[in-house]
Amino acid sequence: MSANPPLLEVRDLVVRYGEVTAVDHVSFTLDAGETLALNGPSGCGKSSTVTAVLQLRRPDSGEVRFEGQELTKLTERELRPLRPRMQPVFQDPYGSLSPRRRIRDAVAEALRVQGRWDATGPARVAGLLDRVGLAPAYGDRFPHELSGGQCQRAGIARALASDPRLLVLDEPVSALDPSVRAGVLNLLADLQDELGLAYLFICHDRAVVSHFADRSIEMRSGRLTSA
Ligand SMILES: Nc1ncnc2c1ncn2[C@@H]1O[C@H](COP(=O)(O)OP(=O)(O)OP(=O)(O)O)[C@@H](O)[C@H]1O
Repeated sequence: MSANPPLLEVRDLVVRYGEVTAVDHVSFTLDAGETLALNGPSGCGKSSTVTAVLQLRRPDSGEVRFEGQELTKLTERELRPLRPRMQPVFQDPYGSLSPRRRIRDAVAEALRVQGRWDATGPARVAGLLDRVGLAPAYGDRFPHELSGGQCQRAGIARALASDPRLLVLDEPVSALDPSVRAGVLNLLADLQDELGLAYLFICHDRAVVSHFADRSIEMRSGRLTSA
């Protein structure tokens, strides 16, 4: 256990869809700079858990404490400044970027949305693309003009533009060709070392989990089987 309070503390989280209890009193913590894998069979409640952690869908009950603030009690307006600090990266790299926006503009938009766009903006965008291994020319392309791996790198660059503390990675490499998975995972590992990011990482692949995660928890039918 670290001496510092956890970056993220989830306690007794419950998510229901009508009669279905998708997340049933789930509790876990995540420290700054740590990778926690969340795994379990299809339909066990992983996506519902992370969606509720991100407050994209408010949980029915329970607490989500992030950087010391209890998110479930906050209004949408109060959440707004915190949202950039916890960024999702989704499985489908193409689905998470607008098909009509060039990569450079997608990353720039993330800076703009947070009022962080100024004269240094173009250089920051170029720096972010470079940081994820995309040469400047890729900034001019649209998502469909990139490979899956390049597109996932662009999504990571956009997430980094928000200066996050936590990335919620929902199967970030499972849609990618096996030959490019290692490259994206290595990038994520390097970024974590460099920036102290925490990762909440949904993954089905046990080999990837054991290589990439510091700890893992397992869900079955909405409940944790280990913590
Ligand atoms: N919007 C929804 N409306 C109704 N039921 C839902 C909804 N989203 C998920 N569910 C149900 O909640 C349960 C948990 O689903 P969830 O998508 O969180 O699981 P998962 O572990 O992420 O699955 P997968 O690995 O297939 O993505 C399932 O029974 C699912 O059918």
